[in-house]
Amino acid sequence: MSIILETKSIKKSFVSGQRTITILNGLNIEIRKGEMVAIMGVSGSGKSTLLHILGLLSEPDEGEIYFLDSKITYKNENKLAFIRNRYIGFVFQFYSLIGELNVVQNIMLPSMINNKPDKKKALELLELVGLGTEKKDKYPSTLSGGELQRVAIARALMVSPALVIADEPTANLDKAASIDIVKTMREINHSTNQTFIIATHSEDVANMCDRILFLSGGLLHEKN
Ligand SMILES: Nc1ncnc2c1ncn2[C@@H]1O[C@H](COP(=O)(O)OP(=O)(O)OP(=O)(O)O)[C@@H](O)[C@H]1O
Repeated sequence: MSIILETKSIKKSFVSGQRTITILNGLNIEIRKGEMVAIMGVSGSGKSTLLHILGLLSEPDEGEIYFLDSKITYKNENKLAFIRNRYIGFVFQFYSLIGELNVVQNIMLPSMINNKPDKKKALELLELVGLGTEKKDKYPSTLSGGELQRVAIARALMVSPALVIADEPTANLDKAASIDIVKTMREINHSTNQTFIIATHSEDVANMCDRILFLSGGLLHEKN
């Protein structure tokens, strides 16, 4: 299987008062095309920091990143934004939907940013994530957490990204809803071959993935 995303010795530190805290300390990761990988680790181990770097939202202090066979450079923000908008979908813990837009408008948003509004695709995605089109005109404040996250997943899939990065997507859901959401992601992963990286504290969620990587001491350790 080909590699879609690779890091070589990435480092990231934050300055806190007088101290410098190293969060990622020469971390290597190889993600194969079409796999679904869980990243686990205790609170503060750096999962979100790592996902931000893997999603090209922030730059490591040192090290290299290769995505879709190209080395990422950080000098040209427009090019970086293009790669992100075109190839990477994001799902966050707090859904990050826009309250003033209805469900279908929220899902369509990435296609509008790319100047190609596509309502038909948004409605297809709504079905794909298991919500059904009867919810299409509803506003986020009227939906449950599980429904909100399904809308957020549909929005992440709007540009048919090669990679979906999900940062604790089930942290606000109960166990049954969490498993349902990740089952849906898994079905999409199997049917579309899109690659998923999911940070999670949940063993149930992690066990539904192809591989589990543990982040500790600034490095990743594979669970066999
Ligand atoms: N912009 C920042 N400036 C300073 N410190 C930061 C910054 N971002 C993260 N940190 C610190 O880096 C460490 C790792 O944070 P991160 O959010 O990546 O961990 P996490 O594993 O995702 O945690 P959680 O499971 O609680 O979400 C924490 O100690 C955090 O306070």
